[in-house]
Amino acid sequence: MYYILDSVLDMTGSVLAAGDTVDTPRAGPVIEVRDLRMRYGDKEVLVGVDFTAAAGEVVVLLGPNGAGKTTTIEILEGFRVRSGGHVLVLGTDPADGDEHWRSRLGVVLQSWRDHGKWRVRELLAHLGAYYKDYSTPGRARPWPVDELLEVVGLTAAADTRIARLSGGQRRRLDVAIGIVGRPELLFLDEPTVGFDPEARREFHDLVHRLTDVDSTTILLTTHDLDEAEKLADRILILTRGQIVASGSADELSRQVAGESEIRWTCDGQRFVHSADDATGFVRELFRQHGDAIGDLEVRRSSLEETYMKLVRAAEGSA
Ligand SMILES: Nc1ncnc2c1ncn2[C@@H]1O[C@H](COP(=O)(O)OP(=O)(O)OP(=O)(O)O)[C@@H](O)[C@H]1O
Repeated sequence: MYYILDSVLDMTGSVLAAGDTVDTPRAGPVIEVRDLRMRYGDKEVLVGVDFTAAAGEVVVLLGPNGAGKTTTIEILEGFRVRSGGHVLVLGTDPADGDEHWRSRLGVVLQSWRDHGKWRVRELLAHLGAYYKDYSTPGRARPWPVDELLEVVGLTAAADTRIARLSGGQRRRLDVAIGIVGRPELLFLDEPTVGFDPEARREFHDLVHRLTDVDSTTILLTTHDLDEAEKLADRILILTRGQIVASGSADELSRQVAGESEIRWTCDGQRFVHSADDATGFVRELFRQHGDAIGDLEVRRSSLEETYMKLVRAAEGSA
């Protein structure tokens, strides 16, 4: 997902120019989507998407290229007008979202290329100032710059010009810009593309901190299944314009009629077997061989195997 950065600045400026300052505590879901439909010309991209996200939940949207993940996120952000269906984000229809509503959302864009001559601290302080009017007793806005720099791991780069940041630092800056207003709901569209493993791990820690410290609700898309498994409270699989599965990685693997792989040794020999009922199989194994069993391992389908099965089944090619 790419945005023209001028429009981001416009959005930031216009969004935060004025407004009332009371955040409504949320009793219901933070995101509520029912029968969401989207058509580009005569091409139907979303044909009835349904899901909700609760406060503080990390929901990961998975799906093949072109499944409609970015389209869904852009509709929820209020950047795209849907063709049909019911959508509420923080209790408001994004099509009617005002500046105060926008001030409660965070969007991480790909990627902040403007303002190359500005220094990191300077840009964050500048953008953060727009959120001041939206501070509430429960949520002081913006995030104090030094704390924010610390949270995203950019303290050492605080006085570096943006044009001189490495790819990983730039992405952290993107995240910092997305959360400077301490959003209640954060949208992350493929946030770790181009990250090295260390930057990716740091980013995952950051996501956990945001949910722990700030109870931020997060909707994230990724093609990285390890990332989905590490971060998600709930995974949604979108394919052919519909959510075809929803649950934790474990719950999804249970939904797929899959076999577990059991490995063991017995009297110095190695064995491997696949079974639907791993527990029953292992019970029987011990009943027959008792103490002679060693090095027992039971492996459930990986998220990748589960994902592939669910997508293929939905696409009718399983
Ligand atoms: N502005 C547009 N006009 C016409 N078609 C579009 C437009 N934006 C997206 N599409 C089409 O809608 C479908 C869904 O695109 P979208 O970007 O939402 O998918 P995605 O799941 O985010 O894909 P990816 O994983 O590749 O980022 C694709 O077939 C895409 O070509």
